Amino acid sequence: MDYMITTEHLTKKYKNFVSVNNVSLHIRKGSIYGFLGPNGAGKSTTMKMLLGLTEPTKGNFFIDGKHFPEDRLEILKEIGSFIESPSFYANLTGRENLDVIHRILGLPKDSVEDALELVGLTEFGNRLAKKYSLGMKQRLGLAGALLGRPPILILDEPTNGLDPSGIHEIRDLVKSLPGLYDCTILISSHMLSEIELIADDIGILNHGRLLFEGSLDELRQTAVRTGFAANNLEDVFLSMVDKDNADRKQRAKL
Ligand SMILES: Nc1ncnc2c1ncn2[C@@H]1O[C@H](COP(=O)(O)OP(=O)(O)OP(=O)(O)O)[C@@H](O)[C@H]1O
Repeated sequence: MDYMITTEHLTKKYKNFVSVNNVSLHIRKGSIYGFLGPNGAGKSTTMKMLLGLTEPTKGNFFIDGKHFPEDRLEILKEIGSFIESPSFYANLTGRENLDVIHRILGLPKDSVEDALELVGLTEFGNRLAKKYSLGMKQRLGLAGALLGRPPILILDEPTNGLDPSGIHEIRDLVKSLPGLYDCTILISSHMLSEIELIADDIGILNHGRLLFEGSLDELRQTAVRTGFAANNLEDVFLSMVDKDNADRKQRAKL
């Protein structure tokens, strides 16, 4: 199998608290990998480790055949990211905001127009960022991640705070990206209903531990095996999380 990202026992501890616990991910080249888990599961922390924003306590990872930490800079050049709510210069236009990033990254001039076009913001490029709707701000954040068409995109809950039509809009956009250019996407969410519409593969995280990793079909098979309907994956996800929480409580009592 051709993997773009693999992690080996990736672990992050804050003092005595284990935020990410021995997580080994396998993200196929060209796939959309949905990283799913309730609030506080450790999704953002994992993504921040992949981006070199926080150091792993244990474990390591490979991205496009490059190993962290030796190849940190080479790895970063290949990733576009959207972590939490991106901030912009409110008094600059969308286009000017992207222009600032493209200069910092030393990308070709046409990368700004290309990114605006990819996210469907070309006609609003000259509007001040402070006048953008929330959905447009998320699109601008994605445009920032897409500058220079990086082969890997790491998107941390890009639909956070959006209304249903905004969620739909961003979901369609993310889903369309591998068709527009050759990229691999790691996207997090706490809603399976959202992830199952776009992801090829899914990793389910709870309290820092990976409870499931596999394709949507494999998750459907797990659903049937455990007595759920194959079309009711949200319940399978919630029951996996509930069972893990109950097991944790039991272990804590012993
Ligand atoms: N700098 C830090 N110091 C201490 N604990 C932290 C720190 N950063 C994160 N944590 C803790 O690690 C756990 C995982 O947090 P993380 O933000 O990775 O979860 P998440 O799955 O992204 O959640 P959400 O969906 O709410 O964003 C949480 O309990 C959080 O409080």
